[in-house]
Formats: sequence, structure tokens, C-alpha cells
Amino acid sequence: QFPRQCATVDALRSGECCPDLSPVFGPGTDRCGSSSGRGQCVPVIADSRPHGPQYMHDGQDDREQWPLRFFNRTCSCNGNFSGYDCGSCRAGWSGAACNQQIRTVRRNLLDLSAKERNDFVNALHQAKATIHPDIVIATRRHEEILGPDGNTPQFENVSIYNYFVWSHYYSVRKTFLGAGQQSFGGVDFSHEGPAFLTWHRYHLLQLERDMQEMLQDPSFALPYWNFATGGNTCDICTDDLMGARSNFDVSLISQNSIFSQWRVLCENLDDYDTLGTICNSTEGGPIRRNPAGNVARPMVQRLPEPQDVALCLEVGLFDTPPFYSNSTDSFRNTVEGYSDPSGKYDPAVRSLHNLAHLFLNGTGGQTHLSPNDPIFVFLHTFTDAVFDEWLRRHNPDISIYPLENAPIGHNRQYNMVPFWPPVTNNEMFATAPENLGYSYDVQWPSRALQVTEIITIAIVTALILVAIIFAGATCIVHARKNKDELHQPLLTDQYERYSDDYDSIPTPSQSVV
Ligand SMILES: O=C1C=c2cc(C(=O)O)[nH]c2=CC1=O
Repeated sequence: QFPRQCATVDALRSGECCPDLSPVFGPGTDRCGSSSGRGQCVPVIADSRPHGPQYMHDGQDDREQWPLRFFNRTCSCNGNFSGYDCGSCRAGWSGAACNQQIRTVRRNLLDLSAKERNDFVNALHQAKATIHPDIVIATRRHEEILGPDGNTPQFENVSIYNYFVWSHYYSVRKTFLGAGQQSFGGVDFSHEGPAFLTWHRYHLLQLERDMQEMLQDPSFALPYWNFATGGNTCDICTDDLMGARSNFDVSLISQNSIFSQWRVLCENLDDYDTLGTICNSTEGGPIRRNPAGNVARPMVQRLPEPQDVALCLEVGLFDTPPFYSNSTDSFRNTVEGYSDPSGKYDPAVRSLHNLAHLFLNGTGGQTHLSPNDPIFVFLHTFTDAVFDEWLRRHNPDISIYPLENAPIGHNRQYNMVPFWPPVTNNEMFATAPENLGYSYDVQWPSRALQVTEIITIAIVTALILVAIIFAGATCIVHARKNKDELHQPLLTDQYERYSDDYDSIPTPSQSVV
């Protein structure tokens, strides 16, 4: 969440987090890379527009108006420069001057070669074991952040992958309302609202960026898992990818997979919620996963169908009031999985993203823990691919993203919790290839016709056939009539001539005797 340089008593007391980039002339001489024109230290802008009625404990949570409870000054970087000290580049740019455009391609995990699979799994494992070079995590709420003596900042180192896990936990944690009081769970800064898609997009970008730096490979891209197979097996749960099932315990990962050695973060929810502490970097038990194994909920024993993706891409509105998990005809609520795939809200439904989580039935199915299972990364890159395809097809104006009255954390200009430097939902609401430097290599399913559509098409086709037959018959009748009319003058002539002749024949009375 915060740069190591800012996890100090001085920085926390001053509220300023503007680290030096390369302070050759002493501390404070190159804040935000100002000496090379990369950026400057500015006041933080935090969203103060009203949020929705779901949260009613204003004043009691450090995540309100993020990140003002901790810092009110930050670096603002110029041009393509980016990062907490303006020492890195905006997504999609690289090079010392951040003027080289890059475009990475996120591919289907199943399309990776044996070597690519091996390299990728090793890279993830390296991220699990490598201390994040820049970021440390808070282990106490702001009230206790300087420690019992007021002089010991309560921050810890965390690995690159565990930071990914921790940031998700921090965004969904309950609001602590005081010792002996029940913590408030009706708050979620990354789910059940319009920021679901923008938040998870940035979450992935941050992991991808951290891994690119760790590997010194700007072309490194996270693959995706196309979970919409309609099947009841996890096709990426093989030992060369996410790990097969253990032969000894149905809910563990096979020992042939490196992921069987991973240990999870943020398990002790009850402690955090009753003591008012925050998950730290201490790891606990193994990843649990039992795909399709939830016998108590048959509905989550199958993955979403390809058709579900095709249908949800047709939902035209990004989100609808109340911008929550009961929104209907909302693309966001549909792909998140609280509506049926055509967009109709139904409290009994779990579809798409939610269904894929619940299908995993273990660590990956519990919101405070789910990123501990690396499948989370690929489940979410696919969800992000659907979001990007929706943006491409519908080309929405940003004005459709609610500015206010969305659940707390979800307004358009809200800084996403707990990312640093501050980044708004707004900034992630744009097509990825053009604005963020990555694209997806996906074949989208075309939508199968529904029964009502087949009936409508049959009726219209029948009507058209009847019309054609009727028109044909009318033509024939007209043609015959025309033909008759063509012949008629001759007959008339004849008749007239005949009549003339007839007229000219003297009647008996006229006969000259
Ligand atoms: O990790 C997650 C787990 C989830 C479970 C549901 C549900 O619908 O019950 N939703 C989830 C979202 C997650 O991110």
C-alpha cells in the first residue's frame, strides 16, 4: 500500500508521501523526480461525493476518502511518467524517458507451450518468495499505526504475490467499530458495485507490472483462464499449470505442483474483526481447492457456459441504480455474477465470475482469501477480458459510470483502496489496447438463438413466404389479365368489324323485296 520511504514517523506525521527519486544534492532535493521534470508533490484529491446508503458508519473506517486518513500529499507525475516517486512509466510505456510504446498480449493459459507453462509457474513462485522492493503493508488501523509508544510505525515487508493477496483482503475487510462491538461487514471497496471491474483491472496491472520488474522483462504478460467451458472439471488444474488434485486429500493440491507448498495469508478473520487488527504477512495453512466438490450446492458444481459470456456482452448498460449487487440489467452485476447471464437480477443466481470462484470450493471461493489460490489471477484476467470486449463493443461514454451514490469506494472519482499512488476508478474505464498497453487473444463465442427468437424468425420467414406466394399469384393473375387485355382489342376489332358487317347486313324488313 505505501512506499517504504513513507512508512516513517515523519512522513506519517506530516501527511506527505513524496519520495526523492535520485537525491544527488541531499534529502528532499528530488521529490517526485522534480529535478528532471518527471513530477511534483501535490495535494491528494479524494472523492467527497455522497456514497450509497449501504454504509452508514462515516468517520469510522480508514478507507473513507482514501488515502486522506494517512497522507494528504502525493507525487503527481508528468506525461508518461508514473509511480510513487515518478520513477516508472505509465502502463503501456517503457524506456528511460517513458517514450517507447509497448503492447503486451494476454493469452489463454492452455495455449502456452510446455516451456512457457514452466517459465510462468516459476515466475509466480518467484513472486511469492520475493520481498516487494518498494511497498510495505500496514498491520494496524490508522489509530494505532505509530505503535504503542507512538514512535514505531506498524508496517511490514510483504512478498510481491502476498501484496496482491493482502490488497484484496484490505479492500474487503469489515469496518472495525470498537472493542466488543460487532464489525460491520456491509462494506466492500472492490465488489458489489461499479468498481468491481476497474478495481480488479488495476489489481492485475499492478501484479503484472511488479512481475515485469522482478523478471526484468517488459513483455511479460499474465495469461487468462477461459472458465466459461460449461464443464464440471478444472481444465487448468494440472501439475504443469495450477496443480492437479492431491491423491491423498481431495481438497489439497498434488505434491507434484509447486503450489502445494504455498501457504496462505489473511486466514485469521475472527482475530482481525474482534481485535481490530489487520492481516499481516504471516502465512498459515495450505491452499484448499476442491473443484466441483460442493455437494451441498449443486448449482456451483458446474462452470459457466460459453453462451453466458455471449449473453452478458449484450447487456447494454454498464451499471444501473442502486449500483449494487441487486442491480438489474447491469453489465457489471452480470459479469460479476449476481444476475443471470442476460442481465436479470435474481438473488438465487450465481453466474460468471462468482460462479467460477464458488466452483473452486476452497481458498479461491472465500473473498478475504481468494487471491491466495493463483487461479484467482487467471479467473480475473478472463473477467477483465470480458470487460474489455464490452468496452470495445459498446464504446460507452465515461458519463455512464456513476459519479455519486454508488456504494462507498465505487464512485467514479474514488481513489481505489488501498493502492498507492492514488488512482481513480475513472482511469481504468477505457479500452486496454489503446490506453493501458495490453490486449487479449480471445475468440468470443457467438450467441446461440433463444427459443423465442427461433419462433419469431420462423413466423417472420413464414410471413415472408406467404407474401412471396401471394405476390407471385397476384403477378400471374395480372399477367393473365394483361394477356387477355392484349388480345381484347383484336377481338373488339373483330367484333366491331363483325358488328359493322352485321350492321351492314340489311334486316329482313330492310330487304328490298
Ligand atoms: O473471492 C471471491 C469469492 C466469492 C464468492 C462469491 C459469492 O457469490 O458467493 N463471490 C465472490 C467473489 C470473490 O471475489
